[in-house]
Amino acid sequence: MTILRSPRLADGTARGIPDATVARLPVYLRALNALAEQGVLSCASGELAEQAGVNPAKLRKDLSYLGSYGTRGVGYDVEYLRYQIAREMGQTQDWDVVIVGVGNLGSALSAYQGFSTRGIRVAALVDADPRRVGTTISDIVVSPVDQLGAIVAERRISIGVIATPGEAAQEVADRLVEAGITSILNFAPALVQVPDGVDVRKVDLSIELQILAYHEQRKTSSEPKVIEA
Ligand SMILES: NC(=O)c1ccc[n+]([C@@H]2O[C@H](COP(=O)([O-])OP(=O)(O)OC[C@H]3O[C@@H](n4cnc5c(N)ncnc54)[C@H](O)[C@@H]3O)[C@@H](O)[C@H]2O)c1
Repeated sequence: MTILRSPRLADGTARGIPDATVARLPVYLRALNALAEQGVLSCASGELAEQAGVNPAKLRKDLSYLGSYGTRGVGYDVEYLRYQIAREMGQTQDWDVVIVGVGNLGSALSAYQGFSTRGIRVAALVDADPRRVGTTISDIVVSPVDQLGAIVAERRISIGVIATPGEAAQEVADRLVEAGITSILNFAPALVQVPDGVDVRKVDLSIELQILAYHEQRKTSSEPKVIEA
């Protein structure tokens, strides 16, 4: 599932980073960015862990996968650790992304400014609706689906976002793979099948909300009941 490259061992072989660690790396990076903005040059693992909202032992273990152990009594060099994490996450280069489906969600994603600071650039927009094709969203002209292959090849895009209705998701995934896309972020409420070598990450906001609703319900049911006299 992960798109990250693994660190190299001394013999040049790769070592995998657990998915849970991979998921926390952006959190550490955000915390380090905040420290850097405050002019902090080095930080103890406890300080960084607090900023990131994890326990220090977990943070030290996570960072050890990157070969970063900090210096006893000094802690981690903020700038170097930022570089190490960014490099591991492929953020030392910009990644062009194509969004397929530019309705409510696709349009909102294409307008989001926050991707650029993380090395992600929305480079192309594609839609099947002839009324949307040719319109401009966030300075990008929406292209028809049959141009997907040419766009991906020309822009050397490797990441695709599915923001179409669920019914179209598999067809779109197939088209993305055929076009040469090797990483897909799927917002549609449908599981898509892809060949080996293609990574898919699924974002389902409804499930996230349902999980929160479940916890809310448990909180409410564990509260002591007031018995009316
Ligand atoms: N809008 C949200 O807040 C939200 C939140 C979570 C998840 N989602 C999911 O994201 C997806 C998009 O939601 P939306 O609200 O933007 O829908 P939308 O109907 O506004 O937009 C969907 C777009 O996909 C295009 N499309 C349909 N079939 C296509 C195909 N085969 N190839 C290319 N383009 C195609 C349509 O023309 C349309 O422009 C849905 O699956 C939805 O469940 C949306």
